[in-house]
Amino acid sequence: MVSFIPSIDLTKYATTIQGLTPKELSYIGVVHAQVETATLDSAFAYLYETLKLYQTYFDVSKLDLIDDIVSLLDSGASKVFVSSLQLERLKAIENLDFDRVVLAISGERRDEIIDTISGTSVGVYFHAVKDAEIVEAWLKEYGTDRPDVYVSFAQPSSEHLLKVTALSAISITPATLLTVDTEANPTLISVATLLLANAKSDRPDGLFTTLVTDERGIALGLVYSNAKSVAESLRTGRGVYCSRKRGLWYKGESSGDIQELVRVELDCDQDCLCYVVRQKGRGFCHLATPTCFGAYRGLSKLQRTLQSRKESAPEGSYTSRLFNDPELLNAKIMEEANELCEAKTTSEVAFEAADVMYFALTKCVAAGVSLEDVERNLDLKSFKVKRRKGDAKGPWAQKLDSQNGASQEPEEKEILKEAASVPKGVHDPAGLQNGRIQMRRFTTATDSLETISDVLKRPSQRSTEKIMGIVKPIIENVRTRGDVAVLDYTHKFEKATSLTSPVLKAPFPASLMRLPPETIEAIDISFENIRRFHAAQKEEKPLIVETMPGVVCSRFSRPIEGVGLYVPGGTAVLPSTALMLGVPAMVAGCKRIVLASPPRSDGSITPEIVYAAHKVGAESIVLAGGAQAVAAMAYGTESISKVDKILGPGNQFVTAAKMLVSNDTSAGVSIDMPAGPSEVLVVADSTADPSFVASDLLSQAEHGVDSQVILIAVNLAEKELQAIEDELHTQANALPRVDIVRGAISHSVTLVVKDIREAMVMSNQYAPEHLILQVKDAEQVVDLVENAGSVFVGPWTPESVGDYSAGVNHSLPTYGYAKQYSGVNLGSYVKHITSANLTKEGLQNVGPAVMQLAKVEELEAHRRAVSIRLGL
Ligand SMILES: NC(=O)c1ccc[n+]([C@@H]2O[C@H](COP(=O)([O-])OP(=O)(O)OC[C@H]3O[C@@H](n4cnc5c(N)ncnc54)[C@H](O)[C@@H]3O)[C@@H](O)[C@H]2O)c1
Ligand SMILES: N[C@H](CO)Cc1c[nH]c[nH+]1
Ligand SMILES: [Zn+2]
Repeated sequence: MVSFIPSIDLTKYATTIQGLTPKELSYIGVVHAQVETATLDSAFAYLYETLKLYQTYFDVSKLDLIDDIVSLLDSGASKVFVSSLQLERLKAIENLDFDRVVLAISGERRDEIIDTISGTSVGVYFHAVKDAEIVEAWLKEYGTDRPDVYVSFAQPSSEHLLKVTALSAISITPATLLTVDTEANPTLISVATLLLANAKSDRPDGLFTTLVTDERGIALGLVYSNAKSVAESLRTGRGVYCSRKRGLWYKGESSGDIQELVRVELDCDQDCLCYVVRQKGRGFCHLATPTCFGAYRGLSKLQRTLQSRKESAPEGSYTSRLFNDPELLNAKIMEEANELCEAKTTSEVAFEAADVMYFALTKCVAAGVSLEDVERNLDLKSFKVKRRKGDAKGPWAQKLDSQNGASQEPEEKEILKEAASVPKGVHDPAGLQNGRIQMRRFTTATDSLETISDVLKRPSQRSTEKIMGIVKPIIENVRTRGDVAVLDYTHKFEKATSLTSPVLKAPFPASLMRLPPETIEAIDISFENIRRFHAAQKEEKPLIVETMPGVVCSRFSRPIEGVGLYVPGGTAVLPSTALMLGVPAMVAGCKRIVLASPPRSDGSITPEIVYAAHKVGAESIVLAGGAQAVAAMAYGTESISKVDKILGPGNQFVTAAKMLVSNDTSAGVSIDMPAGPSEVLVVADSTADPSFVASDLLSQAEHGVDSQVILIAVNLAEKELQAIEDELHTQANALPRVDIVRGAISHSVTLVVKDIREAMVMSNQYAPEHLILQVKDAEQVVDLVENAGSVFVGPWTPESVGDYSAGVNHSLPTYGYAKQYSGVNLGSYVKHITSANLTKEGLQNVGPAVMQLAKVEELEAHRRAVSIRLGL
């Protein structure tokens, strides 16, 4: 427990001309420093050099980038002192331990404190305070049960420092004003006095019970101290205590078993000291054992033995062989690690783990690394904010193949778990049957209709209520707080913490769409095919019908003025979706095209999407995803322009947000359709090539764990079914997204039917997003299609041509909505207006019917609008 922290100037600490030297600072174990952009490099260097010595508290309130603050924390800074704006930004960062954050606030603005930090473990730092009374008043007002309170004074004095220490606040004082040798520096403040300012002995003789430990925290013995011995210890950098019989006691003075001082600490209630020391000679105890409780045990003992063997190992001893033969040592580490992996019982695990540790420590000692170094590394790793996924790598990753879903992200795992609970048949939830990636098989001839309709259900989605509960506040926040809220969510969900504007406006700089020529060519080809197919959907002239002589009705279309196009970017970046949504908007003549897509963690948008946006003439790209992007386009913000219709697929958060904003009449926005997790249904007969069929199923299975793929096998024999299953297993295992595929396959099925008619009844009932016909006379089978988003006909039409380049649209209804919705097409971007145009003769012809119906409805003004004209 510290009561004061020396503060250093990062650019000068090593050359301090007065005050504490770096070594003396290390006895206190904590250092504070102000970091500015200009001293950022020094801060990292300082951390690197001093990690072994002290905890470092950095005042970063003047830094511009949140990323720099996170990097400092990641590099081992113990705490950061931040501004309230920075604190708000840091709240978006996952895994951040707020015990490591302190809000820096000037004394006058203390009223803001409670609001900003309530409900958090964030500490408070009053800087440049004039006198201790301000702190006292604040503590009285808000109570003393807050986490740490830090104070620095505009003009620090011994009196001020002792006063805040008495208030249990921690003072931050320039190291140049402190000394461990008051005799030599009478004008400076004594470290020993500050250290013991709040200490109170619980002994009648006034001495402090003092625990002495090594750097690993192993107790060496118990002694006593007083103010003088502490001051002497700090001055000499040695273990100096107060013997109850002999007074001041310089440990090892006569025996030579001296101690180097590492750190002095007080316990939680400040009545006991702890000295961390490096013991020299035979040991701490007068009996010449390392500790007063006997010899070292366990890892410490092993380390001592190995260190002494390294210095003088008996010729021919095994340890000496290990030190001299690094390859043997490496082989032993691997052998023992393998045995540990295979150990099952508790005693086997303990036995094998001990072997691993023995060889690992031998390697450390050989390399001059101590257990203390290893433990410091462990502590440092626990500081990491940006955690690695922790997946196995290289050959170890392949070993994980049999442990399905092991590398799945938590969210995918959750979906997988839910998905696993849906279908009833006997199957492995991870998409495996007998260790193979394989869909479950059902047959209409033997399985009941109930079973079949059950297994054809889409994977369960998280409850709409739960999703709505998450999405509603996001929409409300964006509606009321605009850009700030959009940015907050982008920092949170996309981790794009450096992003400062939520929108990228056209013209887009060429530097943001630099692409290899082959990608440009592919985009250009796809663009042109999509453009052609959608341009052909244009209604060239208005529809005109003369319903009665002189009564002419017509219908014409006009583009929707502003459209917002959502391009998903969660599990995969989909520039093709930017084309599928943007090209028809351009062809329809929409005046304002706004694209939205989640940015990458560095705040940028994938250049393919920027290029697509440029090609379709988009006015801007909203750098946000999920519900926040939808809300921003529906209501508009300071920098994002409001649109009239939102189109595009997305996950459940996106779909829920689209539904919510379209139901809000004040938003005045419509949407295209519910387009969720991708799906495909393949109808295959014995003419189909098993490898083609498997590849089509997998192409949609790889979209996400919540995708579903269905094979309707038309009268296939066991051998033919197996050929497809073999292909699916082999091809799936070769895919980079095999983990996702496993998830999707776990709720995917093969349904064996007797003929093509039955196949199409099943397919129409399922209403797939994509329907692939790999059957004889496929073109004629199209006549039997009643419900589907898009159909792919014959062996040479993989679904992926529709996803990218054929010209058809890939933004299609899923979840069975193909029964009532069309996929995105030119009509999605226009509205139809009708008009009526009558001559006098026409009114004479139709007028009587109008007047009679108005009379029936008792709407006299309606009737008169006709009678006045006709003079009746
Ligand atoms: N039907 C179609 O035409 C079609 C076309 C392309 C893609 N898709 C589907 O679109 C979907 C795209 O989903 P995606 O996740 O990859 O990308 P996405 O862009 O739809 O979703 C990512 C966003 O979800 C939000 N989000 C994530 N977790 C959240 C949480 N816990 N709380 C609140 N918001 C959260 C974040 O804002 C993030 O930006 C896939 O299912 C894919 O199959 C469908
Ligand atoms: N198959 C998806 C629609 O369900 C679209 C897509 C984009 N990229 C690849 N595929
Ligand atoms: Zn696809």
